[in-house]
Amino acid sequence: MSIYKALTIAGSDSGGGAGIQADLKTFQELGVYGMSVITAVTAQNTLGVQGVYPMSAEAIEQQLASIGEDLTPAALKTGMLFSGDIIRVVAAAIQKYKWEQVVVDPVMIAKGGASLLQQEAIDAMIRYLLPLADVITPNIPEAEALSGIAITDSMSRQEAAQRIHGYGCKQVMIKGGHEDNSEQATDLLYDGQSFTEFSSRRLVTRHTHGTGCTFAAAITSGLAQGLPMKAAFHLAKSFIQAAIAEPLNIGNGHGPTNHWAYRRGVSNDDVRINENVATPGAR
Ligand SMILES: Nc1ncnc2c1ncn2[C@@H]1O[C@H](COP(=O)(O)OP(=O)(O)O)[C@@H](O)[C@H]1O
Ligand SMILES: Cc1ncc(COP(=O)(O)O)c(N)n1
Repeated sequence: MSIYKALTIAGSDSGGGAGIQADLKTFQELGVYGMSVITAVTAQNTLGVQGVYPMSAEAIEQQLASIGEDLTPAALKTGMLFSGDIIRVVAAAIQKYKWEQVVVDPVMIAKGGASLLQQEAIDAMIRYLLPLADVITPNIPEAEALSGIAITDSMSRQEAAQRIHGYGCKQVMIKGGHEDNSEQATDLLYDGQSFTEFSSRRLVTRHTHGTGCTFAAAITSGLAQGLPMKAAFHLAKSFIQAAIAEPLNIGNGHGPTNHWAYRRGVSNDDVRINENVATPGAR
């Protein structure tokens, strides 16, 4: 039996819905052995973020070395990286150990508004990490911050994807969870040549804490198992749709998604793929 190994480099969410906890649960649900490098500890629950405690660059470097010198991940994802220093240490390890299948979830702000990435770190992310990324998965505000383009319609979203692709990552997936006025939750993929949309029915719920982390971890799981990129996106979209569709209803605020719903077969037949989408004038 092959053991597929995946690594998450991210922050801890004490409430268990996002960050390292969401990633490891997703890896396990999808049959992948999960490993973790913790960049920061957050005190967090469904009501918000009560504290952020970054690890030292040395502690992160040592965790990366422990993995690099013994265990080779077939795919990895990054989540909350917090500072430019941490980004540089992570980028150096990816190069040193020649890790492949790199999924960058450019976590910037928690849904409650707390900052999980310092402003100066955006430049470091563009400079050091994006050229190493096989795919980056920004939500709409993150894509705006990275591209400097206000996303108001499908054309501006395509332009933002092209701008971000220009920083050197192989593929860009701009997620549509924040597009509240649409009946669809549509994620846009740009691979440098064409645009593909992955759409599902938008579910009306406030329990979306950790959706982005879970989605990127599911992509990483698919890549770790050798799926081609588009198949990994399809898997991840089905996984997150099921996880949102059957919320756990725990906590008094924005609750977590249900990581075991996909395995139970909840609503995972709902994803539509629209290839070669192009808005005239965008390219
Ligand atoms: N209400 C929803 N219904 C269905 N899918 C959603 C909903 N909210 C988010 N998603 C999906 O969850 C994934 C994460 O998206 P998003 O919430 O934009 O990320 P983030 O957590 O980084 O802000 C995407 O695939 C998105 O389409
Ligand atoms: C440690 C940590 N990492 C990431 C997120 C973002 O979560 P979301 O997926 O809801 O944007 C978070 N709230 N906490």
